[in-house]
Amino acid sequence: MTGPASDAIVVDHLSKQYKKLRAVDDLSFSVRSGRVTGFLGPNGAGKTTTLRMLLGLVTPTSGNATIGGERYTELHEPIKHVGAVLEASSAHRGRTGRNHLRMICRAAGLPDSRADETLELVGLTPAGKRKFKGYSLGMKQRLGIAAAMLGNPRVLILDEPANGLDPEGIRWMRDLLKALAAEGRTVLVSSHLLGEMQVLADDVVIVAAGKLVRQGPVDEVLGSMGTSQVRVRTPQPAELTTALTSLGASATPQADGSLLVSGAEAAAIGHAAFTASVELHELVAERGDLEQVFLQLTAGMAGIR
Ligand SMILES: Nc1ncnc2c1ncn2[C@@H]1O[C@H](COP(=O)(O)OP(=O)(O)OP(=O)(O)O)[C@@H](O)[C@H]1O
Repeated sequence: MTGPASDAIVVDHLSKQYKKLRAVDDLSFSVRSGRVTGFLGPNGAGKTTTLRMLLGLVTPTSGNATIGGERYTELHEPIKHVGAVLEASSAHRGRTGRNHLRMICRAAGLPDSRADETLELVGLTPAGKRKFKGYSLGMKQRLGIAAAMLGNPRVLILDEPANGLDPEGIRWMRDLLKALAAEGRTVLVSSHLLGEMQVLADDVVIVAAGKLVRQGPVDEVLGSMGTSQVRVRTPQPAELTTALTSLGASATPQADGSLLVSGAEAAAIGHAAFTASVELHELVAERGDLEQVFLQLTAGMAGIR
């Protein structure tokens, strides 16, 4: 699968006004192909509204959202370009998962064989002949992804796809989305699971109160916040703390007996310990985590509007 290396999704000065509420407020960001992009924000930040505008389900008050340079509503055979999972799929209760997919295939002019191929892709083959009413939430999520993949689209847009999945299901979803991105597809996924996003996403777009807060590669966003700390283990914590204080760094004792040091790089800490004849048993630089950074970036902007 080859796609343009350029931005696959472009959101350009997009706004949506609902009466007095500006749900999305002059929002601009772009999403690259071949990568998983996490779309993050506190409750009510405007994520779902943005995704719905991207998919032509909500009309923007102003601005533009395009996929491969075109608005969704202008795409010829959109099912072949964009697959979307906005909420756990709904289907006729008495219909089997396989028949549900086959009906979509027929309506879209796709061969029936795609139903079985996508059931296989999402690991639902054994349940394909069971009725939808017996599906668990996790199975419904998988069926939603199968439906989104029927047209073999280059772009996938998923709103909280991990909802209702157990840990094994979340891991499965992570592997699938990473594999789809590795094939060159564009994967945009909204989620509240920041720990999961830190592992899954290559890039993040963080919004709050309808506005862009930060976008970029996860590593850059984490690095830019200066949240990195160094974990140190020593049998002489008091001496080390004194040595670090003269460096301008601070050391906080942890429940497991280690010290968490901020304000100095690992090399400087090692050197300070060496000069003070302090023995070290562990010296590990820890990356700040996405949850910390997210809370810092969106502080005061969270909450129901
Ligand atoms: N059809 C609508 N009419 C009026 N207000 C709406 C409508 N749809 C969404 N809103 C409001 O717009 C704001 C943004 O909602 P949206 O669902 O886009 O946020 P979100 O980031 O997806 O939130 P969550 O993480 O809670 O799902 C909210 O305050 C919501 O109540």
